[in-house]
Amino acid sequence: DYSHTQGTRWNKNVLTYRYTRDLPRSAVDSLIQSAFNVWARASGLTFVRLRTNSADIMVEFATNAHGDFYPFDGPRGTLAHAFGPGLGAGGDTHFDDDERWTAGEKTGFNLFVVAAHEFGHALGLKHSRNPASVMYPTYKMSRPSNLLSREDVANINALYSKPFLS
Ligand SMILES: CC(C)C[C@H](CC(=O)NO)C(=O)N[C@H]1Cc2cn(c3ccccc23)CCCCCCNC1=O
Ligand SMILES: [Ca+2]
Ligand SMILES: [Zn+2]
Ligand SMILES: [Zn+2]
Repeated sequence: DYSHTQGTRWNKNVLTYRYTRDLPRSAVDSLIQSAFNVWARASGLTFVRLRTNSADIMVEFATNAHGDFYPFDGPRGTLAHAFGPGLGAGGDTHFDDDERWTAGEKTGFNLFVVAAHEFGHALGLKHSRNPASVMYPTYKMSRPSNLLSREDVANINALYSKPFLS
């Protein structure tokens, strides 16, 4: 949660995202897309994936020191981080590639669940002390169906419910 370096919300309703390193795994694509869809449904925002040029939300898998002031820490520990809304690094979301990312629920960490947490930050949400919230600071596997708590929906609505009169 590095939103102290950015503003509080995006001033537009269509945000773009792209991977800085195209991963062969089509599963990664659909898990990332599903995580964006969770927030799109709750916020009214639209997410468009770019394959060239820079996007609002650059999605990157990296290990250890990777060009920002928040180096990753190898397997386990910190799983990912994201910057709050804004220009440049704003919105950028990094996943620790030393983790075992999975689409399932058994071994490793579920990329969909982690991405949903990180994209919450990318949209301007902070951590929640409520263990039922997707913004709770520690990982727990949860069903895609009830990923967002009522608090999460209320918080994202408070930021984006009315289309921005740009
Ligand atoms: C919410 C999540 C998707 C993103 C957060 C980071 C975050 O808030 N990003 O926006 C995260 O990685 N939390 C750690 C917090 C954490 C738990 N432990 C740690 C041991 C060392 C360092 C950190 C941790 C105890 C051992 C378990 C380690 C594996 C799971 N790690 C976590 O749950
Ligand atoms: Ca780690
Ligand atoms: Zn977080
Ligand atoms: Zn980073």
